[in-house]
Parts: sequence; structure tokens; C-alpha cells
Amino acid sequence: MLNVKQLNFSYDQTPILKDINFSVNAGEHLAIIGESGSGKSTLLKLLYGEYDVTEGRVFWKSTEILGPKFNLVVGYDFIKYVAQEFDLMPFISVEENVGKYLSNFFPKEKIERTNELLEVVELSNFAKTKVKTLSGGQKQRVALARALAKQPELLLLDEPFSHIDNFKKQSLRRRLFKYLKDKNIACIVATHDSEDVLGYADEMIVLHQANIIAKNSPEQLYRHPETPLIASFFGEFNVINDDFIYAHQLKVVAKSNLNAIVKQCYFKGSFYLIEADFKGKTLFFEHRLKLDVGQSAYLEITK
Ligand SMILES: Nc1ncnc2c1ncn2[C@@H]1O[C@H](COP(=O)(O)OP(=O)(O)OP(=O)(O)O)[C@@H](O)[C@H]1O
Repeated sequence: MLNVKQLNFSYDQTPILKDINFSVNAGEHLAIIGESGSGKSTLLKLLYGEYDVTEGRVFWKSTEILGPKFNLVVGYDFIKYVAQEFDLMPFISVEENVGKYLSNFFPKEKIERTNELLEVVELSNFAKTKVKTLSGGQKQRVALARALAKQPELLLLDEPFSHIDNFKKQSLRRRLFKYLKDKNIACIVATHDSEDVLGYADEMIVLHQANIIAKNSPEQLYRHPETPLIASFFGEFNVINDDFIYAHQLKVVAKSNLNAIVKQCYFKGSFYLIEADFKGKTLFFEHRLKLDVGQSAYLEITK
């Protein structure tokens, strides 16, 4: 189990993280969300032992995670960290990068393990390709496979799918997170993307102004977002009668007290997202048909 106790951190005078407390069980999946600059990457780096905490302690089971003041070599065998910049070896092949830290004493096992991981990240066809010729998204997938090679107990992922195209992203997410669950590998994922969280994370932490402002299951935070920041992570929303109402929770009806005038209509595939004016305030709602600018629409909350 990972235990983070009263962690405080600053690079200089400004506190970046204040009184951070949480734990993660073996095999559990925790998502960390927050605006850009809220300290997500810094927190992952502290959990990896890349920096020394200013105050507080971090434990994985009974081992204390310590930074460079205490360790000559940064990091621990049981933790792997895939940063936003992946530090691969460009002049060797994909399979050599993935197998780099696997023992050559067991060549058959090394090949099997490398092949298994290349399948997880859907790069089997690129096994012999030199990394320098790969695209950014392909390199990110090599970095993920390499982090898993010597099965870690805890995997730290910083925006793990940021370079990967939408065609691959969905299936890669499913494969990777299923693999981690099957192998009981705990993971902590810093992300801006609600698709990385919903359906996968067991718990979610929201960082804001150096503090954890919410910690709960994604379902609870989705259903009861306590702040606009949390609601906005999940999609367009409105504040009506002090309540957060997602765009899909406003329905067009024949008559109601909520008469909005359409300002913009955005095609979203299976629906249109409509931006409308209601008494000088902007409202967002979803509708299956296109509406004309200037048209009036009666709306009802369907929460
Ligand atoms: N090496 C560093 N030295 C000084 N300040 C830093 C350093 N790295 C990050 N910071 C600052 O710490 C704050 C948190 O940065 P961090 O990268 O942890 O945020 P983040 O939430 O991961 O952002 P993003 O979502 O954009 O990746 C920012 O204000 C950043 O400028």
C-alpha cells in the first residue's frame, strides 16, 4: 500500500503541495486531476523519489520513499514512472528498448515478456523498428511497455495517452488498465482527460491551489461535483439554482419557465451542443437536432 502522510513541497518559496494525505492499495487505480500547474507532475515525481519532500513522509508498504538527498540513484525497483518526456534509447529497436532491463540469462522468457508487452501497447509490428523513426505516440507506447517490463508494484503515469491518436487511444486504455488490474499493479495517473478516469479509476483526487479539494470515486464526483472545477472536468455544465447541471441534463420541451435563445450550435456526432442565452446568462444544453441561431427553446432539468 502507498501511504502519503502530510506531504508538503515547494521548489522555492511558493508552496506547490500542502498537507497532502492519501493512500493507494495494491492493484488500485487512482486518478489525479487538476488544472495545468496544479502540481500533478510534481506529486508523481515526489512519489517516485525524484525530489526530496519539504515535509511529510511517503511509504510503499514498509519502505520509505526518499529523494536524492538520501539515494545516490533515484527511484525504486518496485515503482516505475512514465514521465511526459519519455527517455528512450533512439538508436536501438522497440523490442531492445522494452527488454533493456530484462535479464539476458533467460532469453526465452525475455522474448516472451517483450512480445506480451508489445501486444498490450499494440506495437508488435514495430518490434524491430528503431525508436528514432517512430512517431510521438508510438514512442509513448514504447515507454509504457518498458515501464511494465520488470513488473512494478506501482506505476506512475503522467498524461499517458497525450501523444496517442484517438483511433488507438480507446483500445490502448482498455488493454493497459485491464493488464494492470489483472497483474494487481497499483497505478496513479495524472490526467486532464475524463476519458482516462471514467470507467477505469477506483478513486480520484482533485488538486487545486496546492491542496486536495476532493477525493472520492469518479462516479460520486461526477454525480455530485462540489465545485465548478470538478464539474468542468466532466463536460459543459450550467449553474442553475446553485446546482451543477450538465448540458445533457437540460432537455428541450414544449413549454417551461426556462426559455433560452440559441446563440451557437456545435455538431458533436450523436447530438448537438447548444450555447444559448437565458436572461443574459449563457446556458449549454444538448439536443439531437440542429437548432437555428436566434431560435427559442424551452428547457427542463432532467436530473
Ligand atoms: N523544476 C521546477 N522548478 C521550479 N518550479 C517548478 C518546477 N517544475 C514545476 N514547477 C512549478 O510547479 C508548479 C506545478 O507544476 P507541475 O508540473 O507539477 O503541474 P501539473 O499540474 O503537472 O501541470 P500540467 O498539467 O501542465 O502538466 C507550476 O507552477 C510549475 O511552474
